[in-house]
Amino acid sequence: MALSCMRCPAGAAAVSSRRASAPPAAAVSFARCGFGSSATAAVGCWRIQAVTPQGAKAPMDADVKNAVTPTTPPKVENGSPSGITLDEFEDLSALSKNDDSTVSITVVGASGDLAKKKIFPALFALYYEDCLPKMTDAELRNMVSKTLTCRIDKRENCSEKMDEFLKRCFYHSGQYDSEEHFIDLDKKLKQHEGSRVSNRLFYLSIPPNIFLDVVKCASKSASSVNGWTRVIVEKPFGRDSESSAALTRGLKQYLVEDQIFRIDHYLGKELVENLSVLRFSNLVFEPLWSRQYIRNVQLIFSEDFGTEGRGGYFDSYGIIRDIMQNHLLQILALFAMETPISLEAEDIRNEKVKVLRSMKPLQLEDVVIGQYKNHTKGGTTYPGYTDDKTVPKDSVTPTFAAAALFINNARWDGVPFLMKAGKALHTKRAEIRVQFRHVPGNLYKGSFGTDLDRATNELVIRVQPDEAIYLKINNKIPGLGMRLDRSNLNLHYAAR
Ligand SMILES: NC(=O)C1=CN([C@@H]2O[C@H](COP(=O)(O)OP(=O)(O)OC[C@H]3O[C@@H](n4cnc5c(N)ncnc54)[C@H](OP(=O)(O)O)[C@@H]3O)[C@@H](O)[C@H]2O)C=CC1
Ligand SMILES: O=C1O[C@H](COP(=O)(O)O)[C@@H](O)[C@H](O)[C@H]1O
Repeated sequence: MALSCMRCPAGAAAVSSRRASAPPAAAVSFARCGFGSSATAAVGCWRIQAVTPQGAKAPMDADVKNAVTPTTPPKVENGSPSGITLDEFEDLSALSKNDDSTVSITVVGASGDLAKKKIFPALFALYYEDCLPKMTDAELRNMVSKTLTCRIDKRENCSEKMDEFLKRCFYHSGQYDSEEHFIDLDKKLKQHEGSRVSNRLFYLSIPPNIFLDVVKCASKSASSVNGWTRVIVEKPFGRDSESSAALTRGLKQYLVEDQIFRIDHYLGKELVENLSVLRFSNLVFEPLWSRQYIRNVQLIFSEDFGTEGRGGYFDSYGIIRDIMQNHLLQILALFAMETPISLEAEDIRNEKVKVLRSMKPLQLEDVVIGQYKNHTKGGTTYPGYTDDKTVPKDSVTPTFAAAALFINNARWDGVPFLMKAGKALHTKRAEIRVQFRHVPGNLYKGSFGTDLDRATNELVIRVQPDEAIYLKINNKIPGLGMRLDRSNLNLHYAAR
């Protein structure tokens, strides 16, 4: 078993203009022989959803023997094997039983924000649960160790596990567009794989404009010869419809759909997963879920930090492409869709597509955009967007956007879906706020007059931080007299 990392040479982390001509490779690759524990344990640690492979064979898979190819995306949920389909379960079982095969995970973009915040911690969670195999070698430890936390609550021996995990990491230097460097990676992986079946996963934790360079090199020079080769692609998938189609065409020069796993990590968030459960397994919500009772729906994303050196990626995309078009739109589609005929990925996807197709094209007058400036608070000065060294001084890329979207169908006609997303705002949070219509002829109107907040019931689904679902209701203050107050029916996850 092996775990390896590639990263670009010191000093390669520079501005985007330099990279455009000679993109450096920074990758981390993880190799292993079979899942060390049972498939059930294996599914107990990942939270990857909305990973959608479809289609037929293509070059990277052409000579695959003994390949294990799933028919549906490998959706793996935390602590619950029930979140995966039978096919997926069998796929994982096959892997876990096959001690003669290896899986190498190459994280391309190892020094990046996503790699540090999500991928290494997630891989460590996987490793902690014995879902990653044993292997040796380590050069990546210092950097990776800073990204790891014992986020699997109340478990023992976390630091020991962390040390073991780090020992299974190593770096490999190279350029993103150099087949030669991927040949070197291939050699390194082969050393770890030995004579076993090799399965290889490339996690593209890099800006989309360099996906194709990497996929080309990986496909030609580092794909598995006797197992499967798969690629995880992060959002955004291009800048617009045309570039998205071009990206897909480009990827398909080297991969078949079955090998491409597109990911939106918001679909793995606990409360986003819970949206459908809330709606479709409780009688009390679904009857209210329409224009008849809902006045507006707000989808809010805010971060209390700016780009912090991520300008290389962010400045080419902006907040609309970074957050709204994917994370918030996915939530909107799940929120607004009709009941799917089953919980199969395809059936849910079909309902989401109907919502998107019913949407009114966005009008310019329904959009506000902005960019954060520097400011001082409590004696500390915070930089503006263009103060970030990785951002061009004259950038007009939006870091904040708000938009009113409308779905022209029978359920939602006239209900504004208000999306708001921004970086470097006063708070870090992601929420869905459902504001209901006023009670017609409210007998208690005298108690709250024109106070809209009190006249409106609101259901809040707080995705993060501090997950909660609460419903704001008017309530009689206990005791003599008839005075009302505003209370929350609160499902606070931390208190469960
Ligand atoms: N950050 C996050 O929390 C999330 C990010 N994503 C997605 O992941 C992808 C990467 O995002 P993130 O990690 O934040 O981005 P970063 O800006 O941190 O970039 C990741 C790595 O890519 C390389 N890189 C960055 N800019 C360029 C460039 N212009 N040309 C060539 N290489 C470059 C760098 O590697 P090196 O210097 O080693 O070459 C960098 O470390 C994006 O598609 C993003 O949408 C998805 C979900 C969450
Ligand atoms: O996709 C992205 O998401 C992160 C926010 O993710 P979260 O899980 O921490 O809420 C965001 O910072 C980044 O810009 C974006 O690319």
